[in-house]
Amino acid sequence: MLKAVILIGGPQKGTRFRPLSFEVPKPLFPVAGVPMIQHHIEACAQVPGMQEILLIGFYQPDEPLTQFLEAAQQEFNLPVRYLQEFAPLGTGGGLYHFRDQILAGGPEAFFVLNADVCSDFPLNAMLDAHRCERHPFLLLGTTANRTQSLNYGCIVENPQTHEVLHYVEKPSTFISDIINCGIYLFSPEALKPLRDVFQRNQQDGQLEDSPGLWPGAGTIRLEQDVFSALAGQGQIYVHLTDGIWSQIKSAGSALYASRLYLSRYQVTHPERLAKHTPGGPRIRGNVYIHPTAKVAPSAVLGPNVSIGKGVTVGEGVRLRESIVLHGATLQEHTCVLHSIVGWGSTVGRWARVEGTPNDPNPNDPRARMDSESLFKDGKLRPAITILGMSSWGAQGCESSPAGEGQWPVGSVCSSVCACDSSFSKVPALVTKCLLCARFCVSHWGQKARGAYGQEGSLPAGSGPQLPAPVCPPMTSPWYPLSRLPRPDPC
Ligand SMILES: Nc1nc2c(ncn2[C@@H]2O[C@H](COP(=O)(O)OP(=O)(O)O[C@H]3O[C@H](CO)[C@@H](O)[C@H](O)[C@@H]3O)[C@@H](O)[C@H]2O)c(=O)[nH]1
Repeated sequence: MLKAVILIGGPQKGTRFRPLSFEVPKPLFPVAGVPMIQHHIEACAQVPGMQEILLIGFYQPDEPLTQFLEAAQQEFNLPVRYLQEFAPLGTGGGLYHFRDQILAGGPEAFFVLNADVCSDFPLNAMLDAHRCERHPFLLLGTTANRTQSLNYGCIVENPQTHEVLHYVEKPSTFISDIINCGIYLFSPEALKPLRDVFQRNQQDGQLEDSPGLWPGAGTIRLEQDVFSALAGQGQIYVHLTDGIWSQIKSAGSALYASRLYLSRYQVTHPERLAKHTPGGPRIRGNVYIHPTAKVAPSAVLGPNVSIGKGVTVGEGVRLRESIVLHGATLQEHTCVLHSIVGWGSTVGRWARVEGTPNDPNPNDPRARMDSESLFKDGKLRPAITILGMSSWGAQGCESSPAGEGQWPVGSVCSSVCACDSSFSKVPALVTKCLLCARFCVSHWGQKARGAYGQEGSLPAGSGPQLPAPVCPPMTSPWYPLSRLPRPDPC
């Protein structure tokens, strides 16, 4: 009998995932049409002997999470339960705290999966490897290039036995190009070292004269406190994979993960991929369309597009490399590329929303997705465009275009903010900026630029003058003032 634990973290984690984590907990963000952790649950449910799946985190159990758990239990016919930590206990503290629940029923082993990874989850292969030797800890490893390896747990293995000889979490200099995927198989004995760390921490805390109450009581860092400490003692082994794997730390990496999962659907879930049908929209490559979405027949979608529940896609819309979330509306002839359109947003007719692809270097087989923060040294990095959830857009916008190829003042309504890289490309009425979490009203591009010469957009130079921007005072301390258009409207 087997179990699985998914570490879902909690609300104060996932800051790189803003603004998308404002509306749903990050583990429920839809990737390739289904919540991020549904991919984990599907993989676990396919392992023979899987008895129960436990989600451990420090989110308050809210409605979306409860609904998700109920739906997952029904779909997979397995108990899927949420165990809430009383405080963030780190990657190992929850495993120790809920050890009785994990070990109830006497599982021979249990998988532990980080929620924020995308993978083909080679769980059966890991199980086979585990059953040969029954070592306490088996880690899934893959390779990264030298620079990017520093962002992960790095593993030095014995190439003959695959024993982990040395483990360093996010080292400052190069250690190894084998990285920890955040996917593990532990035997029940793995909880003993966790107990040792827990007891040591308690003693240290008591020495600090604050018994049981100091911040960090119960916290265990699986990587540093256990893997680093036990490496080289014959207890930790690595199983290498060259299958798909990526972290999902930022919105850009969610788009990349969506692409990986969509391509995997060809094997695992062909029924989830949209097919080209007579009278239906044109489909290019891998596309997911929720059954409740309405897509006009003249729209062209793909590759790598995922359309959420209740989305409306108008005539002549072009969508590529994008995720359109629940309830959004793309009006006629909109062009959306390398972007995530937030819940309930409305993108006005003929608008062009284009982000900058920042995929791993295709010429480097070891390259991984960079998930660094959006700003560095006060400058915006190239990134996909995100239209945050729009409360105005959800109610519809007041666009009244005078005709194809015209941009009358007020014709474009979307939820692009000035702090988004697409500001200079899209003349837009800002409704709510979820990057700086505030409302901006009538924040227009200074001028519709002549950059609309491609698919479904205006001919170069045909944009009209738009009103000067008006914006409430900037309050966010980290708002990159250097990014504001000139003359500075704010
Ligand atoms: N339950 C719970 N989960 C947590 C907590 N803190 C983090 N997590 C969850 O644990 C996972 C790892 O989160 P991070 O602590 O942010 O680590 P990381 O930067 O993602 O690095 C980890 O994953 C990499 C692979 O993606 C590894 O390479 C690295 O070694 C490490 O394990 C995520 O799924 C996160 O939600 C906590 O206090 N409680």
